[in-house]
Amino acid sequence: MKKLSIIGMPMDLGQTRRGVDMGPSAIRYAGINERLAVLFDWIEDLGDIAVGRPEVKIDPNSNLRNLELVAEKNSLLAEEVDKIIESGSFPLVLGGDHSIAIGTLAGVSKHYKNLGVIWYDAHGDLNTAETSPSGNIHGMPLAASLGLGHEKLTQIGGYSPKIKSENIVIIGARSLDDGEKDLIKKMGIKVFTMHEIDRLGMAAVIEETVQHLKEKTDGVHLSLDLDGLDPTDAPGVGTPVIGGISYRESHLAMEMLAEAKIITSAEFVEVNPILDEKNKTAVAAVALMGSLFGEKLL
Ligand SMILES: NC(=[NH2+])NCCC[C@H](N)C(=O)O
Ligand SMILES: [Mn+2]
Ligand SMILES: [Mn+2]
Repeated sequence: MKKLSIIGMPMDLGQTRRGVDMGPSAIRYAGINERLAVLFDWIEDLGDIAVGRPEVKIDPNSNLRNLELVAEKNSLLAEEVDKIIESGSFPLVLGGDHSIAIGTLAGVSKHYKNLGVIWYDAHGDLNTAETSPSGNIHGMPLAASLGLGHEKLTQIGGYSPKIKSENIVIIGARSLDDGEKDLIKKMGIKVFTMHEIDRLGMAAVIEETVQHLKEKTDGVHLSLDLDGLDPTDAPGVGTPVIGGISYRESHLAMEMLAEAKIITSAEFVEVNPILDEKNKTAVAAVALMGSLFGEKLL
């Protein structure tokens, strides 16, 4: 039986633009349940993780904004995601800023010896406290999952690392900090920047991605940051970068991933309805989920 469990993570503590905590509500309002129910035998919405409205603070010993809270709330998410997989259901996490990937991956990767990760994003999210220009933890989840950075972030779930550098594919990168570039080179992480997407076309990019991950991984997590898309198609994000992936290219990517049948968990993050135009970004997220889970026109 094909089962789907939706869980919201109304987190905005990994960055400074309020409103991204309303992402899960915006995505639900865009009709996620109706759209996905027909694609599964069984579907449940577990509601939101209790993040609350805690007071914002910067850790005095590092330049990490809201370190304690981000760590604590991500542990809760990790437990929930773990339980969903345990129950034989597909976990779909709704963000929230991208720091929530730390919790999602902590819950998912317990179940896979060789988890693959597709990081669909304008950014690398490979910073640590030392390299981060902002102190925002939403710029660090991929590094933390590789075991790099503050131990409060790397040790969520009680183990580290969650993933291996050779099992990562970044798609859509067009804004990387110097430390991130160094790390990508040092660790040999596979990246399809906008240059490669323009040159090869999205179809070839996904074919290569699937090829790269298929043999050596036993599951693949899709972490889709809506800012991977161009801001004209997804304006409701906190850190937009022009020159991004189009709505059409993104649909093709999701459809090809559905055909390849490799995705075993997913999250859609950084939807900020306060910055959006008539919920366009959440609507795009739901449409892309449809394609990811096998929706077809005919
Ligand atoms: N998930 C995101 N939108 N990340 C944006 C990160 C931006 C920048 N590289 C930073 O570390 O602050
Ligand atoms: Mn991003
Ligand atoms: Mn991101």
